[in-house]
Amino acid sequence: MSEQPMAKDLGAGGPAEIKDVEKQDAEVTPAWLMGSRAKMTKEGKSNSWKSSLGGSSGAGSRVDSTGAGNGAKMSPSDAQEKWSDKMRLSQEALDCLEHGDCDSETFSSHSTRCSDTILTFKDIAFQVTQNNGQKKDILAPISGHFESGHLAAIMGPSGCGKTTLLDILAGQKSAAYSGTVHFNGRPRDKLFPRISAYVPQEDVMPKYLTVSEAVEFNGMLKFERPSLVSRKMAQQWILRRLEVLGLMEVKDTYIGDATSLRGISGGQKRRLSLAKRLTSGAQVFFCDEPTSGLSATDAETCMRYMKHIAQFYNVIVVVVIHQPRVEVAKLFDELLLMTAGPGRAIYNGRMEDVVGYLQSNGFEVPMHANPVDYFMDLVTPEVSTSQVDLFVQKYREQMEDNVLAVVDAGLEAKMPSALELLESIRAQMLKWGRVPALRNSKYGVRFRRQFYYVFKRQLKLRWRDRNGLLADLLGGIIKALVVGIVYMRTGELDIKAQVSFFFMLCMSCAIDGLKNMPTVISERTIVKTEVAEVLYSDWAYIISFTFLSLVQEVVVHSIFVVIIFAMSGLRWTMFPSIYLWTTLLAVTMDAMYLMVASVAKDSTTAIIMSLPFMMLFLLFNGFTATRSSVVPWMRWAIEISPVAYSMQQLTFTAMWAYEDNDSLNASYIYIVSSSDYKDQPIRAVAVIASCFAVFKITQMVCFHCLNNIRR
Ligand SMILES: Nc1ncnc2c1ncn2[C@@H]1O[C@H](COP(=O)(O)OP(=O)(O)OP(=O)(O)O)[C@@H](O)[C@H]1O
Repeated sequence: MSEQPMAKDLGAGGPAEIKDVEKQDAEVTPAWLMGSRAKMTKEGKSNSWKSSLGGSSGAGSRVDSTGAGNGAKMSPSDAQEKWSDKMRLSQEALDCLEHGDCDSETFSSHSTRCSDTILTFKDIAFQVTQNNGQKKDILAPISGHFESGHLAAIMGPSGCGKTTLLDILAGQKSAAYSGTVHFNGRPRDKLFPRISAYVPQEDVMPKYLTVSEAVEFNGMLKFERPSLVSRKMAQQWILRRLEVLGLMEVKDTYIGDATSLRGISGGQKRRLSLAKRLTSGAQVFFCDEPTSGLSATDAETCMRYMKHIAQFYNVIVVVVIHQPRVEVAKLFDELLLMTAGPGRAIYNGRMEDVVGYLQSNGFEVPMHANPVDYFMDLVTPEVSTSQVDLFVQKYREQMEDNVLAVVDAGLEAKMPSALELLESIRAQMLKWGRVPALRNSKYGVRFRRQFYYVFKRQLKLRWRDRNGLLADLLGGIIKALVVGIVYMRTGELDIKAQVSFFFMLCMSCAIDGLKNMPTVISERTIVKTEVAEVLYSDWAYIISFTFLSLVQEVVVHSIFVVIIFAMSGLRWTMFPSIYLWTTLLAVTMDAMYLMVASVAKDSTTAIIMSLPFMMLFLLFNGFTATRSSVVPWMRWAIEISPVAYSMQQLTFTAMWAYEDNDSLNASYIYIVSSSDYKDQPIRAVAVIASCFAVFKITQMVCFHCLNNIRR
C-alpha cells in the first residue's frame, strides 16, 4: 500500500452517494485503469525512474509493497505488523532518494506512489476593471501543462500575474476569467479540491496547536480511517510525513505566533504548511511563494523538500517563486517564465534548457551568473536591459507551437478523473478494513465528523490559551469586586441607590461582550484559509464557536453576577430573576458584538461599527430615556432595546421583593409609573430572544458569505 495514497485513501468515506465500491474486490484493478497507463509526456520530460515506474507499477494504480492482504481477513495485530512494514519501507525509500544511492528500480519498488496525473491549461486570460472604468489585462492568454513527479516553477517580474495564474489553476480565484483548466484531460470538477492542495503565501495557523496536531487535523478531515487502522497507526503515518519534511524534532512544539507565544521558526512553519497538505493526500500542489521570508539556506531546504515530495509521491508541484538562487533554481524540472504588462509566457519548458535557449537566441549567460536572474533581467519591463518584445516574439516563433501541441494533447488525454482516482484509492484502502462508501462531495468527511474535529480543536485551543481564559475570568471577578465595593449594602439603602445599582448592572452586562470581538476577527483569517481549502464547512466552525463562546460568556457572567449580588446586600429572593434578566441581556448584546465582528475587517473597525448599535440600546434604556420622555417617533427604540426590557423587569422584581417595606414599595410603584413600565415578562423574553436570534443569524450568514468571497 502506498504512502501518499494512504492519505488519499483515507479520504474516501460517507454515505453511498455515488457508487458503493465496498463490494469490489480490493485486489482488483478498477476497469478504468486498464489501458489508461499511457501518461501524457512531452518529449524528454520523463526522467528515468519515472518511466521505469510507468511500466511496472502502472500509472493510475499504486504498488502495495507491503503486500497487505484483504483487510477483512486481517486481524488488528496483523494490520499493525503490516503497517509497521509499510512505514519501514517508506522510510527506506525516502533515505534512498535523499542519499541518491539507489537506482530507479530500487526506488520504485520501495516506494508506492500516486497515480500519474496531468494539469493542462489553455488560453487563461484575466481582466480587471480599473477605478476609471477602463479594463486592464492582467493575464494575456497563457497556456501550459504540468505533470506529476515534476517540480514546476512559475516565475516573472513583480505584478506580472503569477499568483493570479496560480489561483486560477488551483480553483481559488472567484473573479471571472477565460480559458480552460483540465485535470487528467477533463475539466476540473467539484472533487478536484479533494485531490489538490493550495499552500498560501501566508499560512495562518492556530498558535496553540502543536505541529503534529496541525497535521493530524488536516489528515482527519480529508479522509475516513479504515476500520483496521487504529489512531496509533494513523499517528505513525503522520509522523512519517513530519519526517519527510524534517519536522520530527518539533512535532510537539506549539506553532506559536510573532507576538505572544514563541513557537516554531518561519522555515518550519513553511514546511508545516506543506506537511499539512501532504497529509491531505493531495496529488496536485499549488504553492504561492513558499520561500518568502526565509533565509537563503531555509529557502533551499524548503525547496529540496518540495522536490522530494514531487518525486517521492509522484505528485504535481507548481510553485510561484521570486528569483531563487542558482542552487534552488536547479531543483526545478520545469519553468514557466512570464513577463508583465500584461502577463504573458516568454519561456515554457525544462529548467535545464534555459541556458541553451538564451544562447541560441544570442544571449550568453555570463560566467558565474545565475541564469534565472539573467533571464529575469531581460524580461522585466522596467529594467534598462529589458528585451521583453524580443522574447515575446521568440516565444511565439520557437516555443508556442510545441507548447500548444502538448496542451492540446493534454486536453484530450484519457486519464482517470478525480472520482476515479478516489475510487481506486478507496479500493486500495479496503485492504485495511471497512471504509465508508465514496461521497460525491467536495468534503472528505461527513458534516458530523467535520463538526466533531472543529469543535474538539476549538475546545483545545480555548483551554490551552490559559492567559486568555484567566484574563476573562479575572476580568469578571475584578470588575465585580470594584462595582461591588461601590454598591456595597445597596439592599439597606434607599430606592435611588437600588435603582442606580440595577441601571449600572444592565450597563455592565450590555458592554461586556465588546471584549470578544478581537477573538472572532483573528480566528476568521484561519477559518477562511481552511474553508477555502475545503477542509470543512464554515458552518462547523460557526456552530462550534457560537456554542463555546456562549458557554464561556455565561460562566464569566455568572461569576460576575454572584459576586456583585452578594456584595449588594439585596434580598436573595431577587437573585433568580436578576440572574435571568442580566444573563439574557449579556448573551444578546454579546451576539450583537459578534455580528459586527463577523463583518468588520479589523478590531478598530469593529469597535467603530458597534458604536451605533450600542448607543441605540444603551441610550434608549427605558430608564433615563423613558417611553413618555422620548420623541414619539423614537419610541420603537425602547420597544426593541434588550437593555430597556431588562431594566424594566429588574424594577418589577425589586418592587415585589420589597412588598413588605412600605416606603420602598411605594417608591418602586412611583418609578414604575413614571417610567411607564409594564410588567410583561413574556414580551420581554420574546423581544430579547428575537434580538438574539436576529444577531446570531446575521452573524452566521455574514460570516458564511464573507468567508466565501475569495479573490
Ligand atoms: N481580483 C482582482 N482585482 C483587481 N486586481 C487584481 C485582481 N487579481 C489580481 N489583480 C491585479 O493583478 C496584478 C497581478 O497580481 P499578482 O498578485 O498575480 O502578481 P504577482 O506576479 O504574483 O506579483 P508579486 O510577484 O509581486 O506577488 C496586480 O496588479 C493585482 O493587483
